[in-house]
Amino acid sequence: MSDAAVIDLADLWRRSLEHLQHELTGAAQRTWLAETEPVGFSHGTVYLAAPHPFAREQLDLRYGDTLRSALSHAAGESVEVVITVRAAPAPEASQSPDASAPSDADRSPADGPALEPRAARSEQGSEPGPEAFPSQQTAGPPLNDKYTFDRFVIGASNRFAHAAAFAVAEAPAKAYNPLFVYGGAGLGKTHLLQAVGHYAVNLYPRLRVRYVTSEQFTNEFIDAISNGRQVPFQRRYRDVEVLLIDDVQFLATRERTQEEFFHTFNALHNAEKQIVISSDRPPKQMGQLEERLRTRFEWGLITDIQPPDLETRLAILRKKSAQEHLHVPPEVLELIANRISSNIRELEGALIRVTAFASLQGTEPTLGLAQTVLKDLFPETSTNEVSVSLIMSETARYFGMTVEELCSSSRTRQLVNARQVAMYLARELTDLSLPKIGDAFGGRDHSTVMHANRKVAGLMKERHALYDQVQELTSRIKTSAQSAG
Ligand SMILES: Nc1ncnc2c1ncn2[C@@H]1O[C@H](COP(=O)(O)OP(=O)(O)OP(=O)(O)O)[C@@H](O)[C@H]1O
Repeated sequence: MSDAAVIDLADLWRRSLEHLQHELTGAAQRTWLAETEPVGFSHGTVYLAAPHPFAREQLDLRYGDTLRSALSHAAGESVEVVITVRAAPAPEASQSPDASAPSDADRSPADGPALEPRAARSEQGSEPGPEAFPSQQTAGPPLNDKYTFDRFVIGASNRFAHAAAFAVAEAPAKAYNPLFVYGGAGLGKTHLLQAVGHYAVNLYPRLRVRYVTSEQFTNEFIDAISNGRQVPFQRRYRDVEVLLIDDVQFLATRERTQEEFFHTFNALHNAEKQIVISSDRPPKQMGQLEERLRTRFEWGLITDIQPPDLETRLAILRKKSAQEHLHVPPEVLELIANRISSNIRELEGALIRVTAFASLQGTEPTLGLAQTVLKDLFPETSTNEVSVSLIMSETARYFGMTVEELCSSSRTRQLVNARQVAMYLARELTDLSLPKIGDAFGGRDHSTVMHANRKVAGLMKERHALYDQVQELTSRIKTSAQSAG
């Protein structure tokens, strides 16, 4: 079942529920499933929205495997499941304390049902899925053709952000409004924002979508003031159904532009238009942002993108090589993925540099050549200073046990879990081979390490709690390595 293929989500969910009747007690179904609904399907993953965070946690922890197998059964093939939380209804406009919000008369004249899907997706037959083609109908700076959902590799680090963006693109202003995505440089925020634009505009051909960076918004606003053309400026931003505003952190230091954006936000939100925002930090950490804007940013859903894990970095490199028709041996991709961990732009840059260098030399991109190129580009980073013994001691401390217990042959559940996490981190954070890692963990076989690695990588996609633990531990380990070095 590819994304572009026909999928009737409601029917898939109905059949899964039928299957679950035999698997779960009536009470479990009523408590956890009655108000849970399917909100999207992409890249072999079904997205469900639970009514509140507690339901999501319970579904995730207690019924994750059962749900996945019921949905896979209904789909006729293996699918992944991601559970999100349905957005709380936005506050009533009348609750807004701000009297200066624009009146109806100022609002965009956008009327009529822009949200008429191109066609019911279940009737699309062999038509390509909306993300298969880039959009042409957007206002403002054109969207980058390459920033579509089908080019976005999903991993544990961006799964929730992707799920939320996808839900918004499928039903603008119905899922989360605003959607606020934050994360470090080069982690895919712009890509996700623009993917929302492409997807939505292809699904709803009459939809007006505008993508803008907050810097462009500021510049246009300054121009509008100096030319006395505020009205056309306001119309431009309020006459849209989806506003995608990138790098909003730049607004924090601009008082007047903030004020203008505040009114734009209100006009759009009151008129039930979708706003998607990206930033390098969460609203709470935007020190100079006015409180009333910060509150509004927190109305909908806030989700982060973290640096990708090794598996995702490799998947991104593989996808990129295939798209660009680059022939790069797997060991070179591994080297790049191992060396560059915190910025996907740099990851892609390294791939391009290695292949470009090889082509200039008239040779193949071999491991030796890649090592030379990468050494110049990215001098050794602190990740190489992380030792397996440091990983073991930090992990043991984190889980409240000793290193001896961690390496022992005991198979209590708690020990096995901690051991598998430590093995996963050893694979992620060091250059050691599987057998060497196995040796360090009390002489275990390389296949045990491989199994642990796969298991933790797999579970991290489903269990946010485990993902958070691994993130937290990684940062503790890196901090200790730095202070030791
Ligand atoms: N999950 C992903 N799958 C495939 N490519 C990705 C992914 N995430 C990011 N990229 C690619 O990495 C590059 C950088 O991404 P992008 O510009 O969206 O990052 P950003 O978070 O907006 O960065 P900045 O904060 O610096 O603006 C782009 O070429 C993008 O296509």
